[in-house]
Formats: sequence, C-alpha cells, structure tokens
Amino acid sequence: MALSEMPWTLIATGTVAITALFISRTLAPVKDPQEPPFIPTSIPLIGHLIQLFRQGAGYLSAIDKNHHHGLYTLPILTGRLYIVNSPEWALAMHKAHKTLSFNTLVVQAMRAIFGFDEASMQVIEDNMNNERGDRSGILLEMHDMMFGAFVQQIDELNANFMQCWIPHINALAPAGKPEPISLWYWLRHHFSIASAASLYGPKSPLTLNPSLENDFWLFENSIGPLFSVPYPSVFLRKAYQARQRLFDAFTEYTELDRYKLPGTSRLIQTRAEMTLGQFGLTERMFAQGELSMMFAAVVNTVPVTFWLLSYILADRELHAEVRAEVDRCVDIAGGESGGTRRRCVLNVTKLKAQCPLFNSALRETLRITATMNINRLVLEDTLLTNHSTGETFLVKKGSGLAIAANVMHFEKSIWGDDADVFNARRFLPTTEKSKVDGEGSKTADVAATFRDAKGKLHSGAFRSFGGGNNVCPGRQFAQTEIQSVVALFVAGFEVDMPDGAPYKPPPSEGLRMIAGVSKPGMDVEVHVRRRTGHEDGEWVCEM
Ligand code: HEM
Repeated sequence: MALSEMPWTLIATGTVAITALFISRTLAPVKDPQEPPFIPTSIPLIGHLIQLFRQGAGYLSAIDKNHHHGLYTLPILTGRLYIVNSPEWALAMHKAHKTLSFNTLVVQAMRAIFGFDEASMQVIEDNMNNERGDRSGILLEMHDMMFGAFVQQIDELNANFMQCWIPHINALAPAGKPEPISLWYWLRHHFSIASAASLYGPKSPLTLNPSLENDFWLFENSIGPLFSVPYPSVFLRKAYQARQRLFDAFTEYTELDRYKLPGTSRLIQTRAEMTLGQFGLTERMFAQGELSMMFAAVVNTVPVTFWLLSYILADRELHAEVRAEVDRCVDIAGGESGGTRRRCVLNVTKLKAQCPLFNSALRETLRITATMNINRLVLEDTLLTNHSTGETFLVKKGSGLAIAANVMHFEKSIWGDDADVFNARRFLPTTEKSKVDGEGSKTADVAATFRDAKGKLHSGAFRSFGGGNNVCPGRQFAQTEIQSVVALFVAGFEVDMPDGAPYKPPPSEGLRMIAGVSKPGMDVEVHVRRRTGHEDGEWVCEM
C-alpha cells in the first residue's frame, strides 16, 4: 500500500508513537543496575507527574498496592524521584543526611515562597550544606541555635502559649449558656493567634491585626502552586495579596523593634539578632523569612489539635476515659460561694506524664493525620543500605527523594490488621512503658519509637516529626499546645451537634503532595456548653 493510500489516523498514531518512543529513549532516565526499581508509566516522561498532580500523595498509596517496594524510583521528565516506603529505608535515608539535603529545599522555598531577594539568597546559600565543614552560615547556625533553644527555653514557650490561650477558654460559653461555634474555624483562629503571640510576643502581627490569621491560611493553602505557577501576582492573586499583607505586617513588626518587647520569646529575639546583626539581612527579608517559622509553628499543630479533639468527641467511651485521666490532672480551688469563680488548675506536666491513653490517642492522631512527605535533594551519588535486608541501592545526584509517610503509617505489618482505622490504644505499649521506666514521672518523647502490643520496637516507622538530623525541634512545644487545648475542652465543656446529637467529625480534605497535616474538608457547627459542676470554673494552666 502506497503512503498516500494509508489512513491518516494510522499515520498520525504511528508518528505520535514513534516520537514518544524517541523522546522516552533519548530523554527519559535510564536505570542504573544499582538503582531502586523503576515504576513504569504508560505516558513517558510525564505520566507520574500527572498522577502526582491529580492524586497528590494518594498516588503513592496507589502505587504501593501494585508494586510493594521499600524503595523505588519514579522516572519524571529527565530526572528521578525516589520514594521511601519502609522504616528501614527511612532510617538509611536519615543516616545519609550529609548528601541528602534538607537545606537545598529550604533555600528553594525561601526564594519561591518567602520572596527572598538575591542578596539574601547569597547569604543563606553560603555553606548551606556544610561545604566548609565548620557548621558556619545562617542556616546551620540557626538550626543549631533552635535545637538548643527548644529544649532550654521550653518552659518559657509553654508558659507564653498557655497565657495567650486561657482567655479564650474562660470566655467560652460563659455563665453556663451554650455557645454555637464553627469548631475548625474557632480553633484555627484562636490557636494561630495564640501560637504566634507565644513566639512573637504581645505585639505579634496577628494579635494586632487578627484578619491576618485568615491571610495566613489563604497563603498556606497555595504553597504548592506558589512553587510552580509563574506570575503568582496574576494567577494566584488572592494568595499573593494575602502573602503581601503578611510580609508588610511582619516588616512593620521588625522595623518598630516589637520583637524586643518583654513577653517575646527569646527564640525569636535570637533569630532576629542573628539574622539582622550577625548575618546583615534587611528588616524586610528577616520579616519575610519569619513567615517560614510561622509555617513550621502553626500549619501542623492546629489541624492535629482539631483531629485529636474530633476523635475523642466522636467516641463516648474514649471521651469518658480520657476525661477521667485529665480530671486527675486538675485541682479545683475555692471560690464556690461569695460570687468568686472557682479556680480549676490544669497541670500540663501531669497531662504529658500521667495520661497514657490521652498520649496514645495523640500519637495515633499523628500517625493518621501527620503523614507529610519528607523530601530531600540528592547532592551526590549515594549508596543507601537497608540494615535489615542487607540490600544496597544507589540514589543519583540531582534527584529528589521522599519518605511516603502516608504509605508507611498504614502498613499492616507494622501497625497491625486495623492499621486503616483510628485506635486510640495503639500506642499504649509505648506510652505505658515510658511511664514504668520513668516511675510515673515522665513520658516518652512524643516522636519516640513505636512499640507494638507484643513489645516489639519499630524504629523508623513513626515519622510524623521526621527523624535524624532534622527531626522536628518544636515537637515538645507542639505537644504542650495540642494537649492543653484538647484537655481544657474535655475537662471543662460538653460539645454536641446543634440538634443535640453526638458529635460527628467532618471528612478530611485529603492529601496534597506539598502540604502539612490535612485539614477538615468542611467546618463543623457545634454547641459548646460548660460541663455540669464547672459552670463557673475559671481555668488556669500550670506546668
Ligand atoms: C503537630 C505539630 C508538628 C508536626 C507534625 C511537625 C512536623 C515536622 C517535621 C516532619 C519536620 C521535619 C521535616 C523534614 O525532615 O523534612 C519538622 C521540622 C521542623 N519543625 Fe516541626 N512539626 C510540628 C510542630 C512544630 C512547632 C510547633 C514548631 C515551632 C514552634 C516546629 C518547628 C520546626 C522547625 C524549625 C523544623 C525544621 C528543623 C530543621 O531545621 O532541621 N514544628 N517538623
């Protein structure tokens, strides 16, 4: 048959197929025999990318159903994204922190998301991956400072938060009257402002202008697109403008030296002294950079608090048991007669140390909801070894690498057959063991290794706070915030649906690829009233 006689559709299909084959042969990455297995895709170069855009991190769960590898490769465009799916490979990844860089991604975010100018970029890129081997430079010195500060200054941070939070609790449903609230919005609003104030002091930008709280979450919601969409001022106008208002407010805060006021955390004062004094960034750039600190401090803590409270409220039996534990941490003092309100003193140290079920429920909430992917950039060709199986794989320079916590946190061989559902008691062996070890006076690190019902430890499996060199330094502070907020609701209030029906949690918004803990997909309207016997209670927190 002559070419002119062939049907055009056949010719077109053939041409597309040959071109696709040519492109995929010449441009697509070729697997090195030492690399982790490649996951095929029907659309060369962009197939995985399309699915990641469409399904977010859920795509990694879908892949795991068909290709159950502990470590594998997604060829994307001309590069590779390695996915870590097992605790053993997660440990191997964290061990190789010298060549699997966290800071290179931080630097990219500072440019794309926090709008750093060229001069500031030069400062933060200097020795960012410890090229000089002396841990000098703003990123490494800031990292080291913060890891010390979050331990040494934890009491100050905790006290600041409780002082900022308690007024909202004491103003809620006063004089025994029920108060309707949108639970997610109420928590998000007051918690974000209190959290910002505990770091940035009494003149925190969000305290002076509470509408910035909404701007903050609008900005947060667009963090993925801000990385990739060109001309954000045009195509992401609302988020861009919200970010601009936040930049301006934090700049004013810095220019007016508000970080020097009493009540501001020493952590933020030191960040300001280092950034402005030692490293010479402008006030504007310091201010924009602080939005990254706000992100770390708020975007995960607020939804985890919401979900923990939701899980407890939705289960009457669990609610009663947690309430009994929390009640043992409350002292009620005086004032019953004569018009003075009774002081209800919540001891937050006891909450952490003497409430194994409450602590187990917190970790279980984190397991289910805090499954953010932990990303790294490969700086040099690196061999990773799985010490359980003895396997070694090569990960190549210039590639991305991510722990799929959303897969690992639901792996039945680790968490048991009920891994897909919330089980408040799952972490009891972890929280109770620490109580025994500490003779009842201390509880395990909230990021501690998961211990199953048979007592077996699963190192590397619980990744809500990351691990290794970049494990979350703010986790103890986060634990105080989350547990004190939830405990006050549990001990002091009843929360029901407006028609009096038991609380029903809303669905989750689902998982994005670049995001914090997933938020509720919709708000939930509830009626809050004071618990019988606590109608006139005035709440106070102590450590
Ligand atoms: C439930 C609440 C929180 C969760 C689930 C969480 C989770 C994480 C995770 C997974 C990482 C490691 C990221 C990586 O390795 O790629 C991290 C790092 C970090 N977190 Fe948190 N975090 C929480 C609360 C906080 C709070 C309250 C603060 C501060 C007030 C904070 C400050 C930080 C900082 C500064 C880093 C970067 C550490 C570094 O430079 O290596 N986090 N967090």
